[in-house]
Amino acid sequence: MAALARHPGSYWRDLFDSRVGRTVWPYGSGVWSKKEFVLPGIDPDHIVSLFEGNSNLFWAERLGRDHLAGMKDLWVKHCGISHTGSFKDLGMTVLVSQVNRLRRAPLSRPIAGVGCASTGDTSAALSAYCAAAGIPAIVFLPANRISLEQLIQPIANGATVLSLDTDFDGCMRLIREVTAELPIYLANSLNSLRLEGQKTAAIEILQQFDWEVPDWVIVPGGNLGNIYAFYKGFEMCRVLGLVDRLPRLVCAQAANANPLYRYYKSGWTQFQPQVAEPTFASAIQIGDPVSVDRAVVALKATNGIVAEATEEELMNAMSLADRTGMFACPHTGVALAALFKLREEGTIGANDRTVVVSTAHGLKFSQSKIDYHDQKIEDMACKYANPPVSVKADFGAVMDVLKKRLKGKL
Ligand SMILES: Cc1ncc(COP(=O)(O)O)c(C=O)c1O
Ligand SMILES: N[C@@H](CCOP(=O)(O)O)C(=O)O
Repeated sequence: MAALARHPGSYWRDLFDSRVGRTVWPYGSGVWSKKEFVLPGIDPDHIVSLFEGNSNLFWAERLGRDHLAGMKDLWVKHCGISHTGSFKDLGMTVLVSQVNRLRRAPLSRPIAGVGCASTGDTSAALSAYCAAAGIPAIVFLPANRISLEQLIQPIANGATVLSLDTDFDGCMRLIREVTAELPIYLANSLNSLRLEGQKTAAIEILQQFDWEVPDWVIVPGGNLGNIYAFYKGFEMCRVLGLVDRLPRLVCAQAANANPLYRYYKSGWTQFQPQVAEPTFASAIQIGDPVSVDRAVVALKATNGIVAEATEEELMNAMSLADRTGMFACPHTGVALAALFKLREEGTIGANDRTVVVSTAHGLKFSQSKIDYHDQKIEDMACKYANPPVSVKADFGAVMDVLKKRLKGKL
């Protein structure tokens, strides 16, 4: 930080702005365009990048105006529109680049492979980046608890995939034991290299607002590395003078996997790990998050809030967002449901500039959407379900359906 502080904030803003849209290696990546803030010493030849970052900051105009009592300044940061379909790419490019550097001469460290426990997104990112670099990847997955789309990603990328009869927290305990024994490098967000990459999403948001700070940023939380990464990105920009304040952070959890929410509600007095229940937001079905202490630092420093969402709330929020042009994942649904609550109780105002972080691509979780639109979910009204209409291939039958649907609009 002392070395970076030799330049004023305006220097960094101008440098980062000058790299937007460039193809000069490695600056075309949203992560590596901030190389000096991420991993300054690495040789560009060692970088393993799949041109991650630079994700869309979507103006959720209709969702805000029509469904959130006239919110005009609502934005969704689409971190899931990325190479492997989640924000994990932002951190994995940094971690795998560093491993690549360590394995190559002159350092030539004997790293046999890189391993992680995963609810499906970390494993996909790790496998893709390792495959691109020719490094063995080992992934520990909780059997039958991740989506089919997520499962096929490491399989296709040639990783060693262990499907274990435990939950994510069990996989996490095992990978920590295994990496303590074998020369396998741990790729979960315990490893701060991951967070160095993930923090660039925060810097990117500031840049996309022409270096103006939003009032609120809402992040879905599971293992809790990402909420800290966002804080770190914003705080770094504040300390180095790129901006003058921090946004307030909201960490949103599924009610079925809410250890941080409970901790927050206890006034930060008692953290109790739990056995997380199944949730449609399956990538955050985590009961014993490894970065809980970092999350508390982030929330305390930003006057932050922790919110929770039931299964029905998160699925409705996701589906309503889809109705306004998105294709959100259930985790984004958790963050959106938190927004609905905070807006309803007046904590977030109509004019507050608010960013909801979308963490994965909706296509990775299509089964949850199919179940919702089929109205097949027990005890859920699925109020925004839009099932297809089966119609006879006959002009009259088709016209009848359309006239009914477009009643009053024809
Ligand atoms: C899609 C998705 N959203 C949110 C999260 C939560 O991120 P974190 O574990 O850093 O809290 C994860 C992973 O846990 C995820 O895969
Ligand atoms: N959702 C994550 C859970 C592990 O989180 P990590 O950030 O510590 O790797 C996943 O996709 O595996």
